[in-house]
Amino acid sequence: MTESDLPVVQLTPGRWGDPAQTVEVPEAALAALKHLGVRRTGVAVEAEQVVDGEAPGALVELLGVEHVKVDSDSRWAHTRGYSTPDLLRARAGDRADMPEAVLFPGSHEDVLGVLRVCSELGLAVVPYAGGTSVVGGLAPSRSFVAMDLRRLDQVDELDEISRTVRLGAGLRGTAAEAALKDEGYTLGHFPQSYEGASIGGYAATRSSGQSSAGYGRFDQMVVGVTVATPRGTVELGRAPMSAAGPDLRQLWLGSEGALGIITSVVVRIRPRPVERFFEGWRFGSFAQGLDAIRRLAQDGPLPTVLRLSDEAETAVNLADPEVLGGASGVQAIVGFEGTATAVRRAAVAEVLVDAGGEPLGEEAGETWRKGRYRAPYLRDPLLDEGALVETLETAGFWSKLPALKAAVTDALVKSLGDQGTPPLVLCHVSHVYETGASLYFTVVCAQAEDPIGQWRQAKTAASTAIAAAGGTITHHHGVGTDHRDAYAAEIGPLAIESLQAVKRVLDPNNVLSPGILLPEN
Ligand SMILES: Cc1cc2nc3c(=O)[nH]c(=O)nc-3n(C[C@H](O)[C@H](O)[C@H](O)COP(=O)(O)OP(=O)(O)OC[C@H]3O[C@@H](n4cnc5c(N)ncnc54)[C@H](O)[C@@H]3O)c2cc1C
Repeated sequence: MTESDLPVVQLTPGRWGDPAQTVEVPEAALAALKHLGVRRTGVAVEAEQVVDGEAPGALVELLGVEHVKVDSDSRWAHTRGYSTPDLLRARAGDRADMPEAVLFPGSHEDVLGVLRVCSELGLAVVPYAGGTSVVGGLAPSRSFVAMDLRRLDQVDELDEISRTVRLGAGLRGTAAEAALKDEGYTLGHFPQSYEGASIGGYAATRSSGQSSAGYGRFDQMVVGVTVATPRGTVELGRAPMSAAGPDLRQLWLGSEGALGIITSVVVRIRPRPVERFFEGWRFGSFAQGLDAIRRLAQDGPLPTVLRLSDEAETAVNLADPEVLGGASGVQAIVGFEGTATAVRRAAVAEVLVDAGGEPLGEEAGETWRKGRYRAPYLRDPLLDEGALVETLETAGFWSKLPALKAAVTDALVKSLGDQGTPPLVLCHVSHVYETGASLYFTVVCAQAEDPIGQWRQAKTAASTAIAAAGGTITHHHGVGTDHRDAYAAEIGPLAIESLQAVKRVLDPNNVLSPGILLPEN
């Protein structure tokens, strides 16, 4: 089974993934959690009842009554995203951040019409693609309507000579892969949220998938964008590269709804791989492994998937330490897709052996491949058990990476330790570049009485450490509301003012996702 065979999953509020695919916490993990002081804290609360919302008549007239939902179930299903605080709020029955209505436009012209009406009425509007935001990207600063883009699901303008295709913003990643498979192509974008996320969300957040070493980040795949704004349409990308001024496509990639609604993108595609091969490698330490993957990133050759777990993550991931041949150390996963993978594989192996790596064989690689979308399913049962589980990520230059990792880990350990809930902090690298890489942290500890406040404190400490150690506040999750202030501090007041000025031109009545990405001015 490959990604193009995975079904489109209907996410439900407050729990990740396909409701039919539950996961139980392994006994060994439950025992380990007890050492962290994790205890069941109570039962989920039923959400308070709410009355139906209201939608302005002009929107109903524009889209038709069947495409404007005001019932509480539809509104609840479009409330916030899937960060751990989002899940905890949903479990606590917190109905704040619900949209007043959910709109389902069916075309670019519909989106333009909605934005025109919303702008006239001063009504805030937030685009909703797959709804998998983990940074508060769907909870603006004031009452709003959600614009669910699922009807914008076209796959057209396939150009087999240039290897590009136009994809609608509301097309789920899974549906895009299934459609491309029929034509013999793949996008190659597989984030861990692949079962839920959509094309527009990938573009609007600069998403990065697990095969980024081979296929690149999503923003590197986009060659054209079509954007609807309250002032009209912007269409960019008449050539793959251009020297005609700054590349304005980049203004909307990562803009998270604040500067317009991306209604479709033209993306680069590649032929479906005829071969796929995944294998594990062992290194004596994270430092040694980091050196090895840096050599691949800088001097090549690059595999399609390249990830390196630190000591803590390796120990947690490997239920059977014999996978490492009984030795200590860390595990790396290396994957190859395409044609003639054996040649690349041999060349990569040569570099890894030279850097001190030991091959662990295909089983380790296949175990990772088969479980790659299962890990997020563990978060809900862990929360049920009274554990606090959350992730955060950053990126930095190679020379700064070890200090960045240490600073973030120390900040999390100190903050959560001071709160009486010492954590386990796991880390891996899964996106590499010639000049640096991302660091992805998973944090597990006991839930305190106020787990949302507990995490906020720890996250603030981690964000402060990231800034001080020269990292970026996010490599691929985006800014949303959670990272808005850190982002403003990272790029500085003049850069923020410039973006706010652009927003004023495109969105004079400030209806596009207010408070998301940019501070309000
Ligand atoms: C379990 C889990 C695993 C994850 N793993 C990864 C991962 O591996 N890699 C990764 O990059 N991310 C990951 N994420 C984060 C998230 O999936 C990504 O940010 C994803 O790109 C969001 O896509 P979406 O379609 O769900 O967008 P949404 O959550 O619907 O929207 C995200 C933001 O973009 C805005 N937006 C949506 N569509 C548009 C549009 N058409 N035009 C303008 N703005 C728009 C929204 O208003 C919101 O602010 C993960 C999330 C979860 C819950």
